[in-house]
Order: sequence, then C-alpha cells, then structure tokens
Amino acid sequence: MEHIIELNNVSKQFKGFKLENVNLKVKQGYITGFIGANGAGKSTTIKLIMNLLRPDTGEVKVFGKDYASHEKWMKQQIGFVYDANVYYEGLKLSVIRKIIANAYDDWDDTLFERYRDMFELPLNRPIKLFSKGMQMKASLALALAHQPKLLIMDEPTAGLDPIARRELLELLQQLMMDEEKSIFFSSHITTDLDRIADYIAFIRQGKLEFYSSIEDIKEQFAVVKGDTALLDRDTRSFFSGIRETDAGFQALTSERVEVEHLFQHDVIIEPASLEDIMYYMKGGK
Ligand SMILES: Nc1ncnc2c1ncn2[C@@H]1O[C@H](COP(=O)(O)OP(=O)(O)OP(=O)(O)O)[C@@H](O)[C@H]1O
Repeated sequence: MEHIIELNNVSKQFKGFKLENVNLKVKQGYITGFIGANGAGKSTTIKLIMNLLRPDTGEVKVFGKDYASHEKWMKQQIGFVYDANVYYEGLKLSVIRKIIANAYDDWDDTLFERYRDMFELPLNRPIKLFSKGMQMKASLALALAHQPKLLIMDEPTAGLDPIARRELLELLQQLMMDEEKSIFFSSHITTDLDRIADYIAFIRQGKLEFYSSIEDIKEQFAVVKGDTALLDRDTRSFFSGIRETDAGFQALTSERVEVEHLFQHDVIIEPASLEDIMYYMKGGK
C-alpha cells in the first residue's frame, strides 16, 4: 500500500464554506504536516478522514479501504488526537483509560503507563482540571497506547509550551523509526513542520494547493526581491502575493529555476520558509 490516506474528488459544503474537489494521496511511512490559514478547511478535512463527517461527493480511503465496509478495523489502526477535549470532562484519566482500553484490541497498558509517566499525568484527577497542554498529552498517551499504524492529529502542539512541543516532536520522530507507521497532523506552528515533516499538504480556502515533499518545496519555492521596474504582465505571472513599495518588490515564486534563469543577477532569491509560503499565498496567485 503506497498511500495511507486517499481523498478522491472530495467536496463538502457548509453555509459560507466549501471544501472543493480535494484530491490528496498521502504516502505511507512518513510524517505529513497539514497547513493552512484559519478557516481554510484543515479540521473539516481531518474529520472527513476520520469519518466524523461524510463527504457530499467523492471518496475517502484510509489504508486503501473505505469506511462503509471496514470501519471497525480501520478505527483500530488509527490513533486520533483532537484539538478539543473529546472525553467527558468530569471523568478521571483512570476511568477513561478503562473505556479506551476495552475498545482497542492492541491496547498496551505498560505503554500507556510509560507515556503517562513521561507526560507526568495524574490518574485520579478529572480531565476538566487538566491544563490544555495536559489534556493534549492525555489524548496522545491514550492514542499511542493502542499502537496505531496511523496517527492523525489536529493541532497537537497548539497548547504546549516550547519544551513540551520539542519533546512531542522528538517522540514523533522516535515513533517513525517503525517504518510501518505514518503521521498526519495539522499545525499553525510551521517551524515545527520545518523540523520534522517529510511532506506538506497545504490547503487554502477549501482547495488543496499542493502536497509535496519538503525537498521539492525547497527546490521550487523562493522569496524574490527586486526592482519594481522588472514587473510587467508577463513577469508577474511567476509570482504570488507581490508586495510593492518604493524600495522595490518582494514576492513568492513556485518556479525558482525559471525565475533564476529569467532575472539572473537582477533579483535577490532567498529560500522560502513554510511561513513565507503561507503568507505570500494568502491572497492566491
Ligand atoms: N459543522 C459545521 N457547520 C458549518 N460550518 C462549519 C462546520 N465546521 C466547519 N465549518 C466552517 O468551515 C470552515 C472551515 O473550518 P475548519 O474548522 O475546517 O478550518 P481550519 O482550517 O481547521 O481552521 P483553524 O485553523 O481556525 O482551526 C470555517 O468557515 C468554519 O466556520
């Protein structure tokens, strides 16, 4: 199985928002970071992948299977970490552990204890008294203890302090030593993704802009700076999000080689970070 997640022509409409004709094939065995501005459709896409929402049109496959015929098996293989506390808030972690342990065939209590210890989570305190970061850690410990082949997370680093964030990223990298595993997670903290993601999926206003390896992104994208006199109708077509001032222009290109060839030493070409890409592509091409 080459693709762990497949979305084929998936659309989903809400009042005032449409996820439009998304085609996404996520490679198995890698960490994929899912980025996009607020309201771009990340959580909606993740809910579709988790079968918490049904697409209006198109199909969703995970592990090459569809939910209609393999839901139980598929859910056993997926660890899901969500940005809101999905567990009944009044329950203690010890009670939630029992409920989750019963639901999963591959639950490993020793593993759960190892993560609980690592994250310093108390068993006998109601989850509602956990801090946001602790809730995220509890959700992660519960997800990892059933040894999922695919870990899907919506904003897992959002509520974590810088140290806990780094520890989580290290943990994710350790998990990837098992080549069977895949991780798909959304994040606004693009520096986290610069650090650990192999692939990036970028969604903008309900449309998937690209799914590319970090290497390809580095090769294709660049921030270009130069004199505004260089801009005409033809040259503008190479750029997204052109910012013009008296000092010159700055813009993003996804055609780095062509731009280098065309402008040669007349422009400054700098590597584009994921944040640059999101920033300049905000308004579209
Ligand atoms: N159940 C729903 N009913 C109606 N509209 C919805 C529903 N869920 C999401 N939306 C709308 O769909 C759009 C996309 O929301 P979504 O939560 O997928 O964005 P996101 O990329 O995860 O954003 P953020 O980064 O802010 O979490 C938003 O405009 C949101 O208001």
